[in-house]
Amino acid sequence: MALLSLDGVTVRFGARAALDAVDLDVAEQETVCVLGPSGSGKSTLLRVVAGLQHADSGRVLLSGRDQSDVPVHRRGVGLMFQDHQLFPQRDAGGNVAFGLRMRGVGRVERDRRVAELLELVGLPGAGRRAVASLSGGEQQRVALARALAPEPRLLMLDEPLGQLDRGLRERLVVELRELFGRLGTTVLAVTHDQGEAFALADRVVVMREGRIAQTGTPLEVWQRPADEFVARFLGFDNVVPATVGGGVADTVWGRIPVPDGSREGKGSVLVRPPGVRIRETPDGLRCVAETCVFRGDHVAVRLRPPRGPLLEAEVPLRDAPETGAEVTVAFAAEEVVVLG
Ligand SMILES: Nc1ncnc2c1ncn2[C@@H]1O[C@H](COP(=O)(O)OP(=O)(O)OP(=O)(O)O)[C@@H](O)[C@H]1O
Repeated sequence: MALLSLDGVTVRFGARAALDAVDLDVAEQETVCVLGPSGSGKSTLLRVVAGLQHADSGRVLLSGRDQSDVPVHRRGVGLMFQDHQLFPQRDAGGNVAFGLRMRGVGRVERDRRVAELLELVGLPGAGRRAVASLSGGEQQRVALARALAPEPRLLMLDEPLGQLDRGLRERLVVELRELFGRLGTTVLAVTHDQGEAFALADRVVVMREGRIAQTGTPLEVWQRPADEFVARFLGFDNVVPATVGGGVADTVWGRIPVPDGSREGKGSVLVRPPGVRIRETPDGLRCVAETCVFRGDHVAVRLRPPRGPLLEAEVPLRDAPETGAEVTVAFAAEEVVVLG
């Protein structure tokens, strides 16, 4: 049985549905990341699960039990918000101890748990440190330890690393994943950062205007975005209208080979940048290399074709053209996705 189930949950603000008949299951020990643009309903989803927001229709179930009459503090869910809201007047240990104190855990046991949790989040011995003396990343860890302290059956994170700089975020996300795996925590996290979601999640849920646009493992969503919205949200810009049939897509960029078994008919296709190959072929698409940006292990090349939108190619360093050069492009079917 799923630990968390949303069954047709709708939340309206005036005429607008912030959540529109959302169905979602989160399994025991699974980490699910909800991803989507601003205003797509991510925070509302967390709030309705926590009991901070009333659902206009549908049900929220935890371990199969309808939560509609269960108040926030009895749901057994932990929440950690973006601005982590530590109590500034308490030291790090006092912050972590808060939930334990509320639950009447005795002092000795409390001190032991606080030390253990601070150790777990990589801040051993930091119990006496004033909140103001901690860096952003350290505060984030204290907030995490505080959320974990009451051993919630479901931990919910809202933009957990939102305010930290990129390097720190990338490090912490790996630590979090490792930590959740070790503890067997069930996690529902919300982020607008796809890199963070893909690094943290067993499964990602992409939201659009209160609905789930796609759900799948990070690899599934990355390899096969369900539609143009998801593809563009993931940062793929090589999307054009197409008519697909007989193993090719007819597009403004010419005929593009598609993988076997692709859906036929009118729609659109995505060509992932590594599938835009710069090579001399007689029937290739002639383009001008407008910009070339060095990206470490490859070069991102923006190409202007004779018609249609710009094309982005990802080419090995040795194949990078000169800016302004005329090149010929061929498409690799394995990097083409026919979108729904
Ligand atoms: N209390 C509220 N009153 C009225 N409208 C609200 C309220 N809370 C959220 N909304 C609206 O519901 C929609 C979804 O908001 P929500 O905060 O869930 O989006 P989000 O995906 O978390 O966005 P962000 O990434 O910007 O935090 C938005 O259109 C928002 O304006």
